[in-house]
Amino acid sequence: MAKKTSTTTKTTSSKLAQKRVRKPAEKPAKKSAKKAVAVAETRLDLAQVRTQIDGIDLQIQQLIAERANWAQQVGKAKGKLAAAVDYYRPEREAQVLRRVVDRNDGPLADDVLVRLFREVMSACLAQQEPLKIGYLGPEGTFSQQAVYKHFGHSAHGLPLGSIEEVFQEVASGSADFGVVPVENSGQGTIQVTLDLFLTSPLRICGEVELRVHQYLLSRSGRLEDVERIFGHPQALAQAGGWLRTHLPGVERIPTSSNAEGARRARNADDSAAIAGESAAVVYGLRKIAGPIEDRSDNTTRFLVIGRQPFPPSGNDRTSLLVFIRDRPGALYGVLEPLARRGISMNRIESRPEHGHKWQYAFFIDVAGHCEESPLKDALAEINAAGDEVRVLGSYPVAIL
Ligand SMILES: O=C(O)C(=O)C[C@]1(C(=O)O)C=C[C@@H](O)C=C1
Repeated sequence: MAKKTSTTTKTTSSKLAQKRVRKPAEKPAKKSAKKAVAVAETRLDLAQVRTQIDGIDLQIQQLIAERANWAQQVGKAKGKLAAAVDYYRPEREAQVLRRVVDRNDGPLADDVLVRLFREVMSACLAQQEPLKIGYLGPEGTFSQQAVYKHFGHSAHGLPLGSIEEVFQEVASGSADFGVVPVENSGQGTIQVTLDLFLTSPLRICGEVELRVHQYLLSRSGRLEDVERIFGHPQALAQAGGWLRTHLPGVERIPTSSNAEGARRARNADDSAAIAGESAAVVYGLRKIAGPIEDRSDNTTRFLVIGRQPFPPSGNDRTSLLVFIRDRPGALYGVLEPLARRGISMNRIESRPEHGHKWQYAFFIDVAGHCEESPLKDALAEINAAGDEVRVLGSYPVAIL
């Protein structure tokens, strides 16, 4: 749990906390914990506790309604905007969620509270009109999970056939935003995504980190039936060690997404798929084994792509695309102005430039927002030196 700041001004939620009834007996010493819980349980009358919960639910509901009304006022304060997408403010949402984490004193974990507040904001925003978010479908992919993690379930997810299609639908305005995978903690970069940025005018306006658990799924649920395994190349690689140990020599068939693999695996008992739990639910498959990813910290980072830039949130990251002329110290010339200003760089990746043999474009992620010093000054200096630096986007650092 994050460190608490006791300086926060009294908020509606802390007032709500003050109204709460006395908590059940304070935590007793470890040894007698079980006994004390049993005593507390017998002392408390269930009906009384439920009456307290009912009262709190009433207050929560009234406050949510009040909040939704204020969110409508915010909408009006923004004036008559062209479309729902214009009401979305990722920097404000990030600030709200950071404050939620800052205030949290338990017992619920930070990520649980963040999830609840995201849903509240998602519902408040959807009062204007739900956002349409493109992602690599079909339903049940990790990309879909990332969409709902970032935008909440009031957003409308649009499953699309490829990452390229996600870029196209956002660029054409058919989708308000898109969510695309960019890197995995174990397997590295998703190169197709980076390459699409080389020619796309779209902006990065957010990032989402998703813990990824892979499962071996099939219609029968029996390991001994499996003769072929469908899965996205990334998923097959993430579970490579497990597959070599438990299913050596079994045919592996790459698919465009994990969910597509799950969809194909439901047709025969001797087929299995590697996919997430949500794909098992969507395609009616049983779990044979899992989680089976080789790395326990298996996490995928997604980028949110949109058509416009957003203002600073107070804790931002900027993704840059740098085209470097072929001369000695060229890359140093880009990195030095950043380093001199103490700007930390947490990622650099090179990709071949389209149409320029042996020329490379560098994708660089740095701390800060392009409209704020010191990054703003560093970018001005790099541009003045003649290298082409394109800001792909400045966006709030992922919140849990
Ligand atoms: O503060 C705003 O600008 C709002 O529109 C309100 C609100 C919210 O519910 O807090 C809703 C949607 C925006 O994306 C950000 C915040």
